[in-house]
Amino acid sequence: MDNEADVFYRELPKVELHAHLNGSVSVRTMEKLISRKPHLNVEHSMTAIGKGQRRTLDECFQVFKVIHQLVDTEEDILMVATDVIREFAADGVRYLELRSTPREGINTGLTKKRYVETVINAIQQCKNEGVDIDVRFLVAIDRRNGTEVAMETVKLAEEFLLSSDGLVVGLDLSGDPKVGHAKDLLPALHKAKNCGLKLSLHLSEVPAQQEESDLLLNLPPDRIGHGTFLHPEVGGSQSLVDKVLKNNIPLELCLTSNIKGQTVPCYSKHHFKYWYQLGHPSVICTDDKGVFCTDLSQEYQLAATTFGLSREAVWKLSQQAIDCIFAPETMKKQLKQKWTDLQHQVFQ
Ligand SMILES: CNc1ncnc2c1ncn2[C@@H]1O[C@H](COP(=O)(O)O)[C@@H](O)[C@H]1O
Ligand SMILES: [Zn+2]
Repeated sequence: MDNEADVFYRELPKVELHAHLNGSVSVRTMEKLISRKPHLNVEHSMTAIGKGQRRTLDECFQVFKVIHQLVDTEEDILMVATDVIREFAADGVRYLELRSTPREGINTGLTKKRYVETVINAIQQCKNEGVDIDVRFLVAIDRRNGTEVAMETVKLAEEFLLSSDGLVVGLDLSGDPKVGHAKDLLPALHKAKNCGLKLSLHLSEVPAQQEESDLLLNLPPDRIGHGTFLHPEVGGSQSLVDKVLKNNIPLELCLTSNIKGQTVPCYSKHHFKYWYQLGHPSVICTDDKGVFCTDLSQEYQLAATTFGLSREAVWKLSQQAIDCIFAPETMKKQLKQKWTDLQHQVFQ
């Protein structure tokens, strides 16, 4: 990791709502994966973007290709998922929504169904071990795979929505934003919504996607990933902003991811400022803590130092994230109680 956050931010109870499983693999886990597959000749520099480094978003997507080669068996997925969950818990995350794109393997016998089952097993294993975190899962659609795969993925997610004891709660739309068009995915997304899956959609992560964002906002989604170019100051439009406000759709904001992926020029220009000033629900998230060498404590600290937030304001930010989770009301209540119980300890 680039730096370590101060004690206050580490002890702050946190909610993480935007974390891609294979983007969240730590250096420690990466070492284990590399030693399992030495023939791939992967070096650490190929799987993470270190301090002060930047890459184009295209280069970031090359990184995921390398990681996917390293994580291609049931055993790998189980290890990666349990490690990632334990790491978030150790960083003070008390509720986590993980997302991942089910993949199948021609040589490994892995199926998409088994992929999802394995992530669910990892969640249950951590629960049984007493790891202090509640975890839910969002099944992800990679937009580059088109209409049919999207529909298949929704069917798979729906199956697990009904059979996973509440662990699968929703659907994510992600992948290289410059590839494919959301209009091809609308039937699948409508179906998902109708069967009760919550929707978190990557939207306006790159410039000049107003038309696509408008289509997606009409669904409307339950949360938005990034939304970097929605507002008029960066080439979006007031009507897009109004749709977000009218439907009160929370934004998942990932500062370091946007800086290192070069869609935002520097921390102080991050759109967190725009939405926070409007008082709109904005949740600080990591996106890919492994690839971008960060953790959620650090992201909270960066937001606080960049935008001059007091400790009380930071506390409120993490507490208000509870209202944006996809798990039902009972979980929100439990988490709110947990926050209240911890408040004294964190501020002492
Ligand atoms: C940097 N901004 C981003 N924008 C869009 N999609 C992203 C992303 N970061 C990650 N992903 C999506 O998550 C996958 C890796 O995790 P999983 O294999 O699904 O667990 C990537 O292949 C991409 O589809
Ligand atoms: Zn993302």
